[in-house]
Amino acid sequence: MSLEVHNLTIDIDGVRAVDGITFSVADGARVGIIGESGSGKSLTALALMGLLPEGAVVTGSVRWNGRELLSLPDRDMAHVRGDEIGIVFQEPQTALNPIRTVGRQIAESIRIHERLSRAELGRRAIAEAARVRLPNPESIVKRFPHQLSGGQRQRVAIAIALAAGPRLLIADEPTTALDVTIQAEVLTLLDDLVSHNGMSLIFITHDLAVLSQVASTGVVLANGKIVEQAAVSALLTNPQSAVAQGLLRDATATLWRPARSTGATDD
Ligand SMILES: Nc1ncnc2c1ncn2[C@@H]1O[C@H](COP(=O)(O)OP(=O)(O)OP(=O)(O)O)[C@@H](O)[C@H]1O
Repeated sequence: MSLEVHNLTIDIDGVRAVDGITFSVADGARVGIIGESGSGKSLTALALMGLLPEGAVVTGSVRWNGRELLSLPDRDMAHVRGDEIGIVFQEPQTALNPIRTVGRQIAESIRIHERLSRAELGRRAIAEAARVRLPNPESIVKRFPHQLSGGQRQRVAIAIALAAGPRLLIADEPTTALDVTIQAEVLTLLDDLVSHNGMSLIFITHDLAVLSQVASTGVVLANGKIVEQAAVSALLTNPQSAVAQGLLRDATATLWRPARSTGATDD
């Protein structure tokens, strides 16, 4: 199950936001897409999922197991999404429906891809909540998103993305909105789930320290172009591009800054 992106170009409102990028994700590989704000990371993720905004014009090729995704009809793409490729966004609040219980939202994600009875769906939703290490899964599935902490909401979003057993997970800045301690917990969870399920991972971030915890290779973007593509270990020790050197400086500064404790916990 491999993904091959070739010469991907995205114009939005007549402006070139992603400019001919080429990279691949082998079966079970963990690739990070890293770059500063506005470098084209999110648009790249959205293009892979067929979720680009109105007005975006995409060219090039995105092949998933040899199948071209860019020309796939919407109905077929909807099957690929979730069934084969899952996505987790930065802000779970926007991904979750505020007026449905989290259990129902997890169940809906399962139901799209599997035919199960109501009772079985309920049991599966609890099992999925437990899998993402939500506390008291039997009772938490009955709650609404606003009754959960930010970290718990992101765990629900991860459960929804993984419920159908995708082979590739695309995580777009999944921990950026979270407190530092909770960020570490969610990263560990993602790392464990990806390993356990033998999935491939595309992890999008502006933070090289975060990237080093989950990915083994990094694609460095600047102004919509790839400026460097290397093992994360090389980006940490011997970055070649000015952009990667800057990202390393930022990451080092973060590591040396005294931790700011907000006293927040994830439960
Ligand atoms: N819906 C949109 N309409 C118009 N321009 C957009 C839209 N989405 C993104 N862009 C532009 O495309 C470029 C790339 O945006 P993108 O969101 O991919 O960057 P990013 O690297 O993910 O940044 P960030 O880290 O801030 O999320 C930016 O210049 C942005 O302003």
